[in-house]
Amino acid sequence: NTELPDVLRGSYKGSFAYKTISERMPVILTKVIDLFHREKINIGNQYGDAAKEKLKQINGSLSELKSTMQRNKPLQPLAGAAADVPLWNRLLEEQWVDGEPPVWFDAPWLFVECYMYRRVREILENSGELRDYDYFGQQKRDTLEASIAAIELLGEHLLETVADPAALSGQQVKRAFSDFIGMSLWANKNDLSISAGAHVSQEASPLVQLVELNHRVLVNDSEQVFAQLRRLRDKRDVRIDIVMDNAGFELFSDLCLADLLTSLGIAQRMSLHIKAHPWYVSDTTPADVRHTLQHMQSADGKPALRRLAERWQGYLDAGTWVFEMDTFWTSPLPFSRMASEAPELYAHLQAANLIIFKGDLNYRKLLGDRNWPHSTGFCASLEGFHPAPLVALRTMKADLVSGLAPEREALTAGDPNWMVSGEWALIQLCECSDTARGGDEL
Ligand SMILES: O=P(O)(O)OC[C@@]1(O)O[C@H](CO)[C@@H](O)[C@@H]1O
Ligand SMILES: [Mn+2]
Repeated sequence: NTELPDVLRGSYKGSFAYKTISERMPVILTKVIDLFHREKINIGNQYGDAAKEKLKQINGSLSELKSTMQRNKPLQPLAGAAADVPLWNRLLEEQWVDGEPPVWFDAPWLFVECYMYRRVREILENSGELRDYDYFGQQKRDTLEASIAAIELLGEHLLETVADPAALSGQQVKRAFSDFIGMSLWANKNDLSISAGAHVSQEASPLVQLVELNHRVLVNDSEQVFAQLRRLRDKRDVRIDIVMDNAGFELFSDLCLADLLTSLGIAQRMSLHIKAHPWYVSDTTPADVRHTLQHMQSADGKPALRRLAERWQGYLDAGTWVFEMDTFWTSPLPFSRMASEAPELYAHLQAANLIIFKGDLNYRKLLGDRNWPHSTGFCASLEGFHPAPLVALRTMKADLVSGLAPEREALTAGDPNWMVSGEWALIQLCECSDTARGGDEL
């Protein structure tokens, strides 16, 4: 095959990979260590003395992990009985080059960053009493609470929008789709990994932000997506999947988008893919979904949120919406390897009419974390990952991109951090699908 661009690595000094591995990832580990010091008494009260005693060993292991990273030591195999350990260790073997083990600042950035989060999980899952402790839970809950005003604004706007779907003109439906896609997109700025765990929250009105940031969407295929979805309107079993990202305001925005699609009859089913364990600080786990719905139900004085929580719980009870957790999403694999490494998941995605990928890490995995020439076709950069038509909603937080024409990139002139600040965004559609869809393909 033609020479593929290399993957991003920490060995490229000026890269965001280098900055992430040398500065941000150690801070994220340090915050977990500090959390366990701070929470020692509470953990003892809640999980018992044995757990409290374990904290010394846990923090010892976390410090050891951080030290191997900062001294660029070889990556060690994972231990434990978790189902994905064999896969991780096989992939680790793959990283050996000329008999040399992979080290943090030379192995693929995607691999070492995912590996760090999986090692933290390994330390907890092998610790006994604290195996299900969410060491990012406090940070996720804080950002949810701090975003409650924006959440209420968006919730009320959603209820108004879908109050009487039959009364909406085609143009109004199209505008609503574009608005809720845009608000789900920009909610991705709320990300605790890019902030290295520093507090983030949605302060601005999502509706005002949508207008203010519109000119920062470098590629916007949302019209094409909408036009094609309309073609499916006679199908009564349309399934749209969202491969989700961060908890907090982004999770709420994604569920508002899911509600719009469901309430307007654009989709009859939604598969919502979330993470099986804590991941990249703010990524959504089942506990985050439960906590968000509970927060909405108990939001005294916010009837809109209580109403939405009831409706969404109804969708879950009826199976209209299904949250799914495949270990593939917390693997280091680029999506081009899903068909071979996780064929059941790939086949499952093939049954979707559209897959929406949220956020930067998913975008990096779509592109194999390769350093593509920016004007490379978006579909070409997926390297054959075509289970179904897909659209990526991504605020840019890593120095890679595809499908970006030079005249669009020119809009970022004067902003040296345009690739990693989260201030610029993409809505990119790839209509390819490797299954015949009987003429109703996107
Ligand atoms: O996937 P998300 O939540 O949008 O972003 C993930 C992220 O914060 O972590 C990585 C850098 O540490 C980058 O992919 C990106 O900056
Ligand atoms: Mn994330």
